[in-house]
Amino acid sequence: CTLYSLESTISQRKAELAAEQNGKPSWTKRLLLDNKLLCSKIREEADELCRTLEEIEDKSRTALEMADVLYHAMVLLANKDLKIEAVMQVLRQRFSQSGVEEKRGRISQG
Ligand SMILES: N=c1c2ncn([C@@H]3O[C@H](COP(=O)(O)OP(=O)(O)OP(=O)(O)O)[C@@H](O)[C@H]3O)c2ncn1[C@@H]1O[C@H](COP(=O)(O)O)[C@@H](O)[C@H]1O
Repeated sequence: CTLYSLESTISQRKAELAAEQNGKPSWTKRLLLDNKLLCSKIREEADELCRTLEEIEDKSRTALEMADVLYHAMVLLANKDLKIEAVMQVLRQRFSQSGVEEKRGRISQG
């Protein structure tokens, strides 16, 4: 699906960086080289996503901001050498459980 294609593009950019192939300018590469920039972008995009709700912006605006959040978060995953599949697996495991139960489980584990 789309997220897997995006993941593959991001990992290509990461491989280019490792191979020191200074190809064309790439936003992904900039983010991979600068954790501070990446984290500030993720926080900024999450805030913009929330604002589309708070300020009753257009649905299309919400979709756009969610895409920005997803993309930037996917770059963080690549940085941590994690596949989106691992995230999907966590979500799938939660299918059978309510969020309230899941939280209770975490709290009792301390
Ligand atoms: N999905 C994205 C994607 N979403 C957002 N961005 C970039 O993220 C940057 C920051 O976004 P902002 O919303 O903050 O935009 P801004 O230019 O600061 O403007 P404001 O909204 O702040 O006014 C912009 O340069 C966007 O182009 C993305 N850059 C890349 N991708 C994907 O990654 C692939 C590889 O991109 P490169 O690494 O650049 O080759 C692309 O083909 C896309 O599939």
